[in-house]
Amino acid sequence: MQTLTLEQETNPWEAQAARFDFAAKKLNLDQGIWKVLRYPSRELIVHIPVGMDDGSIEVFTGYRVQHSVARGPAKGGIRYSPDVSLDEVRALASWMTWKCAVVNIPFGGAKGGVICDPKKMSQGELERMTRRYTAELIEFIGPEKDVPAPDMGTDEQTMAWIMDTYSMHMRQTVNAVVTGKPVNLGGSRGRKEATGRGVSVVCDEAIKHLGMSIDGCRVIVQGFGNVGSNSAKLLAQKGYTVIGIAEYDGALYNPNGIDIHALIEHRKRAGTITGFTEAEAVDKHELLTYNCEILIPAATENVITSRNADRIRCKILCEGANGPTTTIADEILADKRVFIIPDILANAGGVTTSYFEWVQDRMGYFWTEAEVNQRLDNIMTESFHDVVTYAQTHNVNNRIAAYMLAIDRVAYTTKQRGIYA
Ligand SMILES: NC(=O)C1=CN([C@@H]2O[C@H](COP(=O)(O)OP(=O)(O)OC[C@H]3O[C@@H](n4cnc5c(N)ncnc54)[C@H](O)[C@@H]3O)[C@@H](O)[C@H]2O)C=CC1
Ligand SMILES: O=C(O)CCC(=O)C(=O)O
Repeated sequence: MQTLTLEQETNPWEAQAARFDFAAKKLNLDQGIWKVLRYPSRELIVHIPVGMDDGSIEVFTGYRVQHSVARGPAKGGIRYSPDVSLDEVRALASWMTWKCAVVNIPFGGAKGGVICDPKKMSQGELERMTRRYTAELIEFIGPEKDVPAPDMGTDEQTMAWIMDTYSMHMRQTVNAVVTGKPVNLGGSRGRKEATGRGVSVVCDEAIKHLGMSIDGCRVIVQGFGNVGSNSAKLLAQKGYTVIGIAEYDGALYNPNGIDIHALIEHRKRAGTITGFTEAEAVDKHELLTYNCEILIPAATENVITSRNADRIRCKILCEGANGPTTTIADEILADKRVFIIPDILANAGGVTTSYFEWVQDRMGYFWTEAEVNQRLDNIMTESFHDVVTYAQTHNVNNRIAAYMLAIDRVAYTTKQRGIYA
């Protein structure tokens, strides 16, 4: 077992790098390519002045990191959060490279972030900040360069502002510059639910693989935002029993199953999951340790660490969030024989449908929701089996298998393109 302080254990960049190094060593990766792929290729820091509603001026710090463009334009979301840091954005950008390679779509990896608290800002302040951040990124992004999308704290409205600002600078409408847009602005049908849909597909495949059944399969979800609420909704529709939901301000438990549709309606009205009377209010940290078949962390990084991993009691850990499990927790969960569906596979449904959105925007021809979903289901199912088969063939766990598969694909393309300018 590694000995790390909690701060070291929970640094997302270190966590990403440790898994990368382990997988690269297993692959016997060429030392030069190792160095090329270990670090992001470009990092931009911007300071964004914004006129606030009260007449004051605030300056926000923003990042955009492009880890790799070897397999295609850089791709990845933008996060608005008070705690976002450069190391976190670096890790998230690298994970995007590996994720796009796991599902074999022609993108590299990027991520952006702005240090702000979107819950405390007005729509006007958010719009002005987003437009100024976009203006600062103008040379960095574009349909053939780097294509942002939503992540924590951002949504389709944020993408609409980015698309509009970029288009103003280009003097023409360029809808393929971002994905996750509203459908009437060139968004793809199915994108909003896509990450949750992908989560539900890999859960289906995992329970088949492990000889389990949907009947009586209890699910706990942490985070009731885009990924968490759509995962819960789609799994409940498929017949899973969602017994617990944890949010930042409280958690709910009902052993007979929570009515997810009713909870979504309650949250729309109340702005929080708390106060929902059809489930018991429980401790948000403890809920993760309740007995269940599937645990889905779908909020943020580092929620399963050396502090709680030995108390986790699920059979399947399906990582809707990026980086929810630390490397030490991985070792503890391996001893407990928890079947992990790693983030770079489990939550790849979002970027896969983003790829479909980018393709549709560039064609100017839009598919039906059924077509989008069928293509997504096929890619997620195939990718699940690619990873599990790789793990069995190379005698590694699913996470390392996913990294190895991805690194191998990116390394191959990097070598093929050559590295000389
Ligand atoms: N939106 C997308 O398409 C994708 C998102 N992801 C990842 O999924 C995770 C969630 O992203 P979204 O759902 O888009 O964000 P979101 O902002 O829509 O929702 C996040 C939810 O988690 C809650 N939350 C935050 N910290 C929490 C904590 N410590 N405990 C419990 N709840 C907490 C928030 O209140 C919010 O409701 C992130 O790790 C993101 O990077 C991954 C792939 C695609
Ligand atoms: O849809 C996308 O392009 C990226 C989604 C994302 O940020 C992620 O998968 O973490």
